[in-house]
Amino acid sequence: MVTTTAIILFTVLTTLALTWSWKILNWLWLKPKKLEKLMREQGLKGNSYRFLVGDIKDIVKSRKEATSKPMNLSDDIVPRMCSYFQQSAIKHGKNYFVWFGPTPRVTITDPELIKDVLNKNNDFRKPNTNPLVRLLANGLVTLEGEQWSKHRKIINPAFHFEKLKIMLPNFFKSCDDLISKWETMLSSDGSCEMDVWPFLQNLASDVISRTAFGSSYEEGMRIFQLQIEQAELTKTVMMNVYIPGWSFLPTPTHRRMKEIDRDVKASLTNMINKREKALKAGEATKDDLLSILLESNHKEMEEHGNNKNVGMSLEDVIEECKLFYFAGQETTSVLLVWTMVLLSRYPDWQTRAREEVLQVFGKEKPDFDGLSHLKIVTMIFNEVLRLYPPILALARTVHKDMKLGNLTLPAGVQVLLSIILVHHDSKIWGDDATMFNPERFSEGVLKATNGRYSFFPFGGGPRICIGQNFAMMEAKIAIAMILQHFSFELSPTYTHAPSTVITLQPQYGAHIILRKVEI
Ligand code: HEM
Repeated sequence: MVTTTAIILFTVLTTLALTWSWKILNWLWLKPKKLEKLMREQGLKGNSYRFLVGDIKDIVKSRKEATSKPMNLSDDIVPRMCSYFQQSAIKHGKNYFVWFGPTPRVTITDPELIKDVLNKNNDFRKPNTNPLVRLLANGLVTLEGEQWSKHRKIINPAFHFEKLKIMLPNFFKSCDDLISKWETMLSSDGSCEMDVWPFLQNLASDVISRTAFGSSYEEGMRIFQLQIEQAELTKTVMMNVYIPGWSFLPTPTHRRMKEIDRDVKASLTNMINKREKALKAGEATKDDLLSILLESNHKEMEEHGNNKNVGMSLEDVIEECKLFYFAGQETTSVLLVWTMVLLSRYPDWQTRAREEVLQVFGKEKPDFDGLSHLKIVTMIFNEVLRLYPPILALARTVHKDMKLGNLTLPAGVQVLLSIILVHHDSKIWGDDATMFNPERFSEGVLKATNGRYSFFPFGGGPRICIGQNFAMMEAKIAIAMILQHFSFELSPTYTHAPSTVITLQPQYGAHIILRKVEI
């Protein structure tokens, strides 16, 4: 009897060990080699697969070298931000792949193919991210299939124009606070030198806190600070090959990331509980994002018995709140900071923008209708988003063999849609592709791109950024109010060093001299 049990146990354990060994061998060697062969048959070129790490070590080294020192004051930032990809294109030609560990990524820079990938969101899906990366941003941005459609449908109304209009007073309040803070910092000659970057980060945090969650920056501060630390840790994790199960190892980084996540969730739960109480007492708005999410949660609770799966669970609501705290802050602040840097360097454009703002609003607060008359400001923002896209690239996984242009991509490869490479491509934008020239957008995006899909700072297709109009409205109000009150130029201490944490940020801040303008 004992012998039979031992034999069964031995057989089960051996089968398990063999199955796992096979899976690991397949994942780390057989599959990458098979994909490599299939890609080479397509005429795609790249380095030979190197066990486990692929090209990651070289990518990290090249990125470290490029960002170890500041660059000259130019907008030709591709050599700094994408040095490895630029070298790969020189070495292998236009159609190349790069190994992110055992997964090959094919870089796509043809606008028509990019459009195709983004429109076929069910075929080209978001890559399975490391669970540690999801601690920073999960929810809508990572969901797929029906879950994604359901969440997108529930959240969409929070960003409709009528809702944005209702949010306007909150945008003003946040921008007004910023202007007042800067005014108190002016010296007797009406000028002040400062790093505007942390102020713009705080502004974007304050705006999303007030508009989406009904609280102010001060209240949401703990969440933002934790999320900023989480973003730094996430960057380290993203630069390593992801090994399934690795996240369970109790390394100091992993432990801290999980601790931050628990803290953020506790703060959000507290905020949700407060809102629930206020809603019950009839004291809270029903128009902001948090209320829309909670209403959906109430529906889910009511319908749960009927198994309708109509709304979001409380877990879902918490994940979405976490995402919006991150997405609402990290991106718009980046757009604003590069706009201030570029307008400092190009005073003629600063003057033109100010003249337009004064012509549309005078000394008054910007109003909703006037925002759509800011033509010069819109041209400037488009040019800033072209040269300094807050998100440099988008990745998608190929789930089944897919045709893409002349290529047949085998299941298991990923495609990398490089926003920055397309935005800086001189074949698309002309010889002045790396120069700041908002004039190119004077007749709109369609004319500037000749109808091609070569300008996509907000992504595209069904998964286009849900906060696009929110971000543009916030940026327009902020820059209009800044221009009404101050003129600005770069400080001699400004150091030009674009770098990525998750988004494209100024590594050493943005030191600027502000001067009060009398209008
Ligand atoms: C200048 C500002 C912004 C830029 C450049 C930007 C850029 C992007 C891009 C490129 C994507 C597509 C990602 C992909 O396809 O993989 C995206 C998605 C998203 N963005 Fe933004 N974003 C900005 C502001 C915002 C704001 C203010 C919010 C929220 C308040 C927001 C929330 C989101 C969400 C939730 C998604 C995921 C949408 C989905 O998958 O259905 N973004 N954003």
